[in-house]
Amino acid sequence: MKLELQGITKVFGSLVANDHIDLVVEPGEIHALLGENGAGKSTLMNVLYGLYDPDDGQILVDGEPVRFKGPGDAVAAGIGMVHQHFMLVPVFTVAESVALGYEPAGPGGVLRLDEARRRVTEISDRFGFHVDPDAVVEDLPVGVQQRVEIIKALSRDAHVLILDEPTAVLTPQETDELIGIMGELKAAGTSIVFITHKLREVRAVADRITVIRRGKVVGEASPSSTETELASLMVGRSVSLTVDKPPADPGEAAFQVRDLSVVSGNGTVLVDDISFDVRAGEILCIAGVQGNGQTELAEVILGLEEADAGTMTLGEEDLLVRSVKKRLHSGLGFVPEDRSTDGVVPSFSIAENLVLDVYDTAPFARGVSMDPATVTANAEHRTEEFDVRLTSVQDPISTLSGGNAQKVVLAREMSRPLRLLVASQPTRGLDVGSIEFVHKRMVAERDNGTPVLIVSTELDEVMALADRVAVMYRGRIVGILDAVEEDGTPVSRDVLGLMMAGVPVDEAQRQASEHRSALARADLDGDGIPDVQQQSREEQE
Ligand SMILES: Nc1ncnc2c1ncn2[C@@H]1O[C@H](COP(=O)(O)OP(=O)(O)OP(=O)(O)O)[C@@H](O)[C@H]1O
Repeated sequence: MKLELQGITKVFGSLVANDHIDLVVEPGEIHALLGENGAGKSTLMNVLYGLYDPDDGQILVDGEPVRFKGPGDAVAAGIGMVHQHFMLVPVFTVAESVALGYEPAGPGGVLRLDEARRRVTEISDRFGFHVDPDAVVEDLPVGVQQRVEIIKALSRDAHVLILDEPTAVLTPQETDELIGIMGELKAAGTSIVFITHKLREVRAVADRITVIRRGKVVGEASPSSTETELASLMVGRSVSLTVDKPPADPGEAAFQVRDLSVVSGNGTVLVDDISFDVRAGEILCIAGVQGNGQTELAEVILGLEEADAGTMTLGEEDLLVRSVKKRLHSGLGFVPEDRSTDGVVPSFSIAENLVLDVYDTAPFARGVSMDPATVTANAEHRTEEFDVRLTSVQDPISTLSGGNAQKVVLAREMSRPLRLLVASQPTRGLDVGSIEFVHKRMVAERDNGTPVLIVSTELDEVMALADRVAVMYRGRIVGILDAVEEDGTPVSRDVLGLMMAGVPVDEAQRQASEHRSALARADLDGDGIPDVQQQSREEQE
């Protein structure tokens, strides 16, 4: 199926989110859509999926103009969309979730479960999804839930699949699997529109790349472009993809966690007797695959979750006895993993969201209410500094693009005097230019003497920011390593990867070094020269 968008324009008030966008998706191609935060990617996809009515322009399917009054029309035309926040019902089985799609067509609205189960098995087998039709959605890992969404779309005969930042919530392994699945779908003739901020993925899978900036198509890029070239095309300036940071000069152990445990209501140990320090003026990154206790650790630090054992002190202060509000007021900056549930109040304005923690303190409080002029002035200053793309700071934060909403949370939490900064997945959904800025700010916070704790599943982010790395696995800390060894070599990705799978430090180092030696000896092309040597000779030549 060939899909054409011609002159698509979508306006919100005075903001032109899509400005005469042309896009052609050929049958069986993976077409990546790149653009900075707020460029208009999601808006364009919402138009394509029938969620928004465009103000101008038209959509053509196989050369015929179509008009979508809602997602039902888009689905009927062969378009499927997998949203970043899945739309699945947690207590349903996979087959029930897929059957929901058939409901309007089913006789008397009855779910055609047998048919759905058969379709799930057929699609799953065909593309190697390994999805059990009778599994309950909430018991499945995120990556498998995403496959259920893909199966749902395919079961409704989608010929074009829209994937909006599909890898943002996936582990590295799940990302590799998804990339494999995308290749299978393409081979079967399905087209994919792929939105991501991760340039490595774009280069790995895209057949074509369209770049959007401020609502307009600014050009096509070749998948053979370097990440640096793609980055500068995206944000319109050159971007440094590595963090330039001087060595840390850490002080005393300002934040101390000892023997901390968290047990869930049903008795599962989520955080298992962990101890660590974060020193003043250092960045400690907690690395690990999602779901190994990092979320709960961060929540205990803020006070959203209760500790079942252990202590947590900031300076001389026992944090565990303080309320959430007291912790924030006493200088804890906290960037939550899920901004939509814990980071912002969607119906509040951008300006109000920027003072959520401090609205009742000077200079924002006036008697029992807020001083609107100060709140507005603060918002204007902060949004400019963090380059939040918006129309007015008085608009509800729900009108911002995902990345821009994240920047509001970061601006709020990093713009007051801090005694400890804790940030979970701080740059999830941010474009490369914004990541560069946020990383610099975090290093500046460190150099100001603040202890900084970053929880991240992104090894690139960990490698870029950490002074020390603690790896968590099944609620425990497997080991803590210096990010740069004494001889100046950075900590090995392979070692971290093995530790993330639960391998103890010494064993991980041994296995990684054995793997390196094996690689150094390998002569896969059989020309008698180890490939590594040959490659370095070629590079010298
Ligand atoms: N419902 C809405 N009401 C008002 N403005 C909106 C609405 N939806 C989007 N916008 C605005 O349209 C612009 C484009 O937003 P969009 O979500 O399409 O960006 P994006 O490219 O997907 O960004 P990101 O990478 O951050 O997800 C933004 O400036 C956003 O604030």
